[in-house]
Amino acid sequence: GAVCIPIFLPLTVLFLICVNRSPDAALLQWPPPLPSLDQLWNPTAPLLLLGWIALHAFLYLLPLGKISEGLVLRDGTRLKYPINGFHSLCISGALLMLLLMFKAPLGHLFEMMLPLAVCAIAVSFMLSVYLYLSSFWAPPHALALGGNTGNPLYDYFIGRELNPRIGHFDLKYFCELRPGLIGWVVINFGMLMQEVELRGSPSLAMMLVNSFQLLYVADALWNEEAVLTTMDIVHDGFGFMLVFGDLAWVPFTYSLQAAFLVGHPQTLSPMGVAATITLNGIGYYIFRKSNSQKNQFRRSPTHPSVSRLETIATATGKRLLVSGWWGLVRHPNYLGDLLMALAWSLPCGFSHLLPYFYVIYFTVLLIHREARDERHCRAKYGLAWETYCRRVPYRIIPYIY
Ligand SMILES: NC(=O)C1=CN([C@@H]2O[C@H](COP(=O)(O)OP(=O)(O)OC[C@H]3O[C@@H](n4cnc5c(N)ncnc54)[C@H](OP(=O)(O)O)[C@@H]3O)[C@@H](O)[C@H]2O)C=CC1
Ligand SMILES: CC(C)CCC[C@@H](C)[C@H]1CC=C2C3=C(CC[C@@]21C)[C@@]1(C)CC[C@H](O)C(C)(C)[C@@H]1CC3
Repeated sequence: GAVCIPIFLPLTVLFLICVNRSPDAALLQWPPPLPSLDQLWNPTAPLLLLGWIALHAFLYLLPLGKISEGLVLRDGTRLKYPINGFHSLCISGALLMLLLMFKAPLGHLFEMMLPLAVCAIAVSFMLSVYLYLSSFWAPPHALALGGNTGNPLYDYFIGRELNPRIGHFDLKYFCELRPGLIGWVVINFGMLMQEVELRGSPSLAMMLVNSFQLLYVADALWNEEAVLTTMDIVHDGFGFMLVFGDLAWVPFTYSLQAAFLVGHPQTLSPMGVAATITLNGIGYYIFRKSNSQKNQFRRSPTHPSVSRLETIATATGKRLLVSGWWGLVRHPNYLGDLLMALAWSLPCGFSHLLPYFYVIYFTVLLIHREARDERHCRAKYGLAWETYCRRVPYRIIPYIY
């Protein structure tokens, strides 16, 4: 896996962008639509990408918003993180509006997707090499438990160090929420502008996809503090998998629906629109409520909003929620996320598989993630986890899975 995935996944990103641009947009077409060299490379792309990352590094360092502490580390300390991602999103939005006023050709992002993705992949490889090498200077307690097998390829892929930093600048936290996630909605907006250039106005389908995904990204940044209790920040090392996921996979594959709509306009019925908005609303509600409930409970179990929920004690001293959202299924947040993922694909119609790539990939990712978390929790909580599983037998979908 550690050898094949770093080759296979970058090629998948490029392949998906190429298929999306081809008139058929068929995943299984033969021969596959291969790009020419000049489609892959554009000298503006590295400037745009590095400029974008530098802008977000600058915004990250601005003394805006509050400073929050992460969970307790193995050496008993807590790291400090700036909570100013939402400010960065708003400033990025304002800059985008300025560019629009100066008639910048934002629709050109459609043509630039391939060279930009090539550069993002190159940056991911280089940053992962830096992270791997610099981890040898980190003290043992700063290493991730899963990324220190001694096998260089595996450790490069999974990530040796848990919270690599340059001074106070936390590389994992920065990459997880800023350049890639905000880059995703900027690409979406570029697709909308390309539609305006081609057809005079944005379609309803394009506006739905843009609004749903903007809500998701804005929510992540508004609730930025909650990311400090997710598996990626708490357990996972920062290696190729996460670097590439954050910087290349998220912006260039999560924006496929908007890119698809540029070449494949859709007409939506009022009923279809209402159903899609409702589905996204329900998904978002479940996702937000369950994530906030767990985050609140982990940070302050005596808070009035969670203090009356039923819990079970574990040998570690931490308690597990067995009522509320976490009494419905063992991963209610995944359920909400999956419903939203489906709602993002529906505006693209049913003629192609490509816009459903995200739902399919995401289902596989969350099933794998759930199994990984289950192993973690079983090892950590032992009997208490068994009791929780008996009390809440379904993992993600009530009565089904
Ligand atoms: N859009 C995307 O590409 C992706 C989105 N996501 C989303 O990110 C969010 C975070 O997901 P993720 O980090 O995987 O996992 P979770 O936020 O679900 O965290 C799992 C952890 O929660 C704690 N926990 C589990 N059950 C309970 C319980 N009953 N009571 C109290 N605490 C419990 C355990 O940690 P402990 O006990 O140690 O606190 C467990 O390890 C999700 O909403 C997910 O959908 C995730 C991946 C990709
Ligand atoms: C390259 C692989 C196939 C997949 C790599 C996985 C990564 C893309 C995801 C791992 C966990 C993520 C999270 C989010 C984005 C995707 C990655 C990086 C997240 C920031 C999306 C917004 C949510 O609100 C969140 C809860 C903050 C997410 C946290 C996990």
